[in-house]
Amino acid sequence: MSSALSLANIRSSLIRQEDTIIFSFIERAQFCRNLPVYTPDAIPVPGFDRCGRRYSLLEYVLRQTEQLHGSVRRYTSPDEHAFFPDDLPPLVLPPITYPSVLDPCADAININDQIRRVYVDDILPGLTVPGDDFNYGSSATLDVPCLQALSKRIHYGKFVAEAKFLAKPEEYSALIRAGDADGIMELLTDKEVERRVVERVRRKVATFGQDVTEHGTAAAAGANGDGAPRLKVSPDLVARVYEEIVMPLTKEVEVIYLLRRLDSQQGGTGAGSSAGSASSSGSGSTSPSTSAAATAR
Ligand SMILES: O=C(O)C(=O)C[C@]1(C(=O)O)C=C[C@@H](O)C=C1
Repeated sequence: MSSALSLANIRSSLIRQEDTIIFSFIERAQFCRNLPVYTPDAIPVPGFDRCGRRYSLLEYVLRQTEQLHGSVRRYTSPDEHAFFPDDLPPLVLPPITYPSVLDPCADAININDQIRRVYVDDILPGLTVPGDDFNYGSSATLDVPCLQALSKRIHYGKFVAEAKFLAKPEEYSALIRAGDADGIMELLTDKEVERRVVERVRRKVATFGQDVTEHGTAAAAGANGDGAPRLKVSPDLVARVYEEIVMPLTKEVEVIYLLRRLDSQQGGTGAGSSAGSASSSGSGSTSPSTSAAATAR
């Protein structure tokens, strides 16, 4: 078995990705909510009224970013998923062939539309101060790394799922053949690991979010300025984002993948050919290029 599929290696990549997510949240939190950035047509953007559909500034910046990153192979890596997978540019670098570690069903799983929706509707309102400071370009460009980091973390569920399948092939295969999504969800869930993730994330935000000065850390101002450090983002908020959004969506990717895991064997004995809200990612079913799992390969 490839070390890219060791659950310990995959979990250490998930732990490192927490830092990326938290720092990208801290950066975005400098600016107000800036609702026009997310409202189609509120800010006119070039070339974005194709097919009668109107686009927001965020969609414009995201798509333009993917045009550049896609040209240097970002989305040929199996741990990266484009938000506009049908619109990717030609490569300017020769393609890389990664050793195959995922089942081919992985290629068609991409829940980025859902990730973008929950980011805008459920994460941003807690992360940012309400209102408008007119820093629209800064907000949108800082949303991009937040979305990319969330997308990578959540789609890592494919690697987790493959590792779990290989550890218990008979148990998973029986549930897959029965089309038992709830049973698969129960088998892959580890409540103790989830509790540790939430607590670690809370501590990381409380540490990384401090204002460090040459004398120590800046204390919170105001009536209850009781010496507690001033924080750039609320640890409880990010802990809740992990508990209620990041881990449930990671598990959703795991279930979608597992339901399809047997489709390629003997003409499709699995039950998942039409499961989930997936569309083509074009990412390839190979091992990740930039993760701890990949470096340990
Ligand atoms: O580490 C695992 O076993 C995973 O499946 C990943 C993860 C997570 O998203 O962090 C998801 C489900 C488990 O219940 C625990 C953690």
